[in-house]
Amino acid sequence: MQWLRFSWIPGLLLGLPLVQYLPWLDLAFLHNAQLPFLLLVGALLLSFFYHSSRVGLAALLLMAFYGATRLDWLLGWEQDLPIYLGLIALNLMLFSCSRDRSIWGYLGGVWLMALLGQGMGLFWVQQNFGPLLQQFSLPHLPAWSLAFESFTSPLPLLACMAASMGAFALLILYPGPTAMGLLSCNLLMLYGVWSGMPLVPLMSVAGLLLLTSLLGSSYELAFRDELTGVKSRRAFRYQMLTPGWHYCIAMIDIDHFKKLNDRFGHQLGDQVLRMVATQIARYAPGQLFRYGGEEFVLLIPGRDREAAEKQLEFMREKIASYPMHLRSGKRSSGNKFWRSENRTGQQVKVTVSIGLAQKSRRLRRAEEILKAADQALYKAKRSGRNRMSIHH
Ligand SMILES: Nc1nc2c(ncn2[C@@H]2O[C@H](COP(=O)(O)OP(=O)(O)OP(=O)(O)O)[C@@H](O)[C@H]2O)c(=O)[nH]1
Repeated sequence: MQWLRFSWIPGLLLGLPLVQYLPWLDLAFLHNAQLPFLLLVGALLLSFFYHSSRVGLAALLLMAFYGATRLDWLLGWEQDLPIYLGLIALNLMLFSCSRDRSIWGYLGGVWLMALLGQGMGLFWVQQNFGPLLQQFSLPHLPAWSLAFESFTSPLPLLACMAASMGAFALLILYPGPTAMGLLSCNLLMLYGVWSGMPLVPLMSVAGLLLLTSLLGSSYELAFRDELTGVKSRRAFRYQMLTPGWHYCIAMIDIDHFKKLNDRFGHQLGDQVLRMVATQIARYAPGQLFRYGGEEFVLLIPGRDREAAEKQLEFMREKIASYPMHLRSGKRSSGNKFWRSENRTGQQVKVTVSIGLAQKSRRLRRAEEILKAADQALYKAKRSGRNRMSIHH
């Protein structure tokens, strides 16, 4: 369910129809014909800095199409708009399939050629046969296709729906702000085909969505730990400026992690870090941050230290009993090295030590409480590990 974290991006899309009912907000600016260019060029330029080929290609495609309509290169594009939007949606979905990289790489070149080929193909069809919708009109279709008469007009709608479903599946497989941004654009195309939304606001909103997905990427880069997906130390630093009135801080450290790394390799070490982060997020209270290395920190709101203690104990036991098994004794690359379900291989025992401190009259400042939690953690380590120690 990691993808839910990025639901604020399509939230923007859903929010727009509501915003238009606010009497003091005039959305007429979305109809300014220059706005899509500004937003899409902005998204394209930023995508270079972020090495986000997916956003770059999407911005380029939308800009090329919008530019072609402004220059009247596409005859009768108003009638053909649903077909173009269906095609754009399918391309956006295909962009989601690839990983982000520089647009100037080999794959970026292939995509650019494919887009150019599509554009030239469409131009050629238009010049030789007229607007696309005419190709679907009955006199041009063979007699047998009359049976499918009713299917010709919903074709763009079906293309957009298929593209949206594909983009959703890809978002679940590879969750991230870019995948969510592309899915939102697909949904926007679907809405455009379904409602007949004019092109200018449609392209403006698409540009906004692409820019928002890049903003989401920059938030992830700044405040998330890439390996475990939990909030980073920087996020913790900012959170500590306004920690709340009553809270506890728990420091959690994996025991003998160096030995684990040395014995089984860093790849297994990374998998252990991910497993521990997942278990803490699932069973422990409060907000979780990766403090650094094999150390995590929890900011637990409220006065009830005993309840926090119970939950932390439960989490510690869950980690200690987590079934991590090696598949074979040999080192190998990739995730095949171990599986938690395969109980035939050697078991890797992972335990954590915890230090807990609460805000009190003597411990008022966030740094003091953090230091106290760290001292408690040190005590837990010294007294044998795989246990919790509380600062009194
Ligand atoms: N695989 C992996 N290892 C890391 C990462 N960050 C830090 N480490 C390793 O974590 C280890 C930390 O070792 P120590 O600080 O000695 O702690 P420890 O072995 O857990 O010992 P105790 O805390 O006393 O139980 C070092 O070997 C680091 O290389 C990471 O992101 N991935």
